[in-house]
Amino acid sequence: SNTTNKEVPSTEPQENTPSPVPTENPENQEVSAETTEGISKSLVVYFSWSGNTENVAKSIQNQTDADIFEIIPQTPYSDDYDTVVDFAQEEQRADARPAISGSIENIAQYDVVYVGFPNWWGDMPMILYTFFDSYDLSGKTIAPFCTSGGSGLSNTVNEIKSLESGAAVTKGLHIGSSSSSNPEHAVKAWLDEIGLAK
Ligand SMILES: Cc1cc2nc3c(=O)[nH]c(=O)nc-3n(C[C@H](O)[C@H](O)[C@H](O)COP(=O)(O)O)c2cc1C
Repeated sequence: SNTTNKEVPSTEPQENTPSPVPTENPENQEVSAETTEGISKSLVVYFSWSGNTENVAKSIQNQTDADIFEIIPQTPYSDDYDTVVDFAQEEQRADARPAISGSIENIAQYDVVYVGFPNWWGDMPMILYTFFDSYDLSGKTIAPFCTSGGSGLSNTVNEIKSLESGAAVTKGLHIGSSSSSNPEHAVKAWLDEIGLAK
């Protein structure tokens, strides 16, 4: 501390004492995870059809001690690639909202939500739209990650920003499907870059 004044009134809140009441912070979403280090909780939410995004999700979980929730469709997708490719395109054309099996308990406890998905036809799988429709992530930090062939993140980060306008959305992480079995270094670099590394 650079203060030489020892006459600090005892009623003055200590800088690092978490207050249960948000005081004079109208822009809650601007609070970075750093200011609540030690008490901030994070959750990894992901959908993965063939396991690539799941590998990345588990690496993020390992490196952040986050809780994890897999988005599982109530009606399972076919195991056949060509069938899923056609089906996913139909879902996108129909602006479908496929139902999610189960739900996230007490989403309110999380300050940071990592959201992961494969790129399907240049967009998020429609079940991610179901997820964003189902949970209001206002005031939280959303950290998007995606695996794909050549497409990268496409426009998904902007899409998430518009779906969750009350959230702070970080730079997205893209990992190519062929790199997804060994994602640790890319995950670490991304976590460092967005200020969420432990
Ligand atoms: C239905 C479907 C659509 C896809 N569309 C694209 C695409 O538009 N661009 C792309 O780069 N990769 C596309 N892919 C490839 C996947 O994004 C890639 O294999 C991803 O890593 C799969 O993740 P997962 O194993 O978590 O399901 C598609 C795959 C499927 C099954």
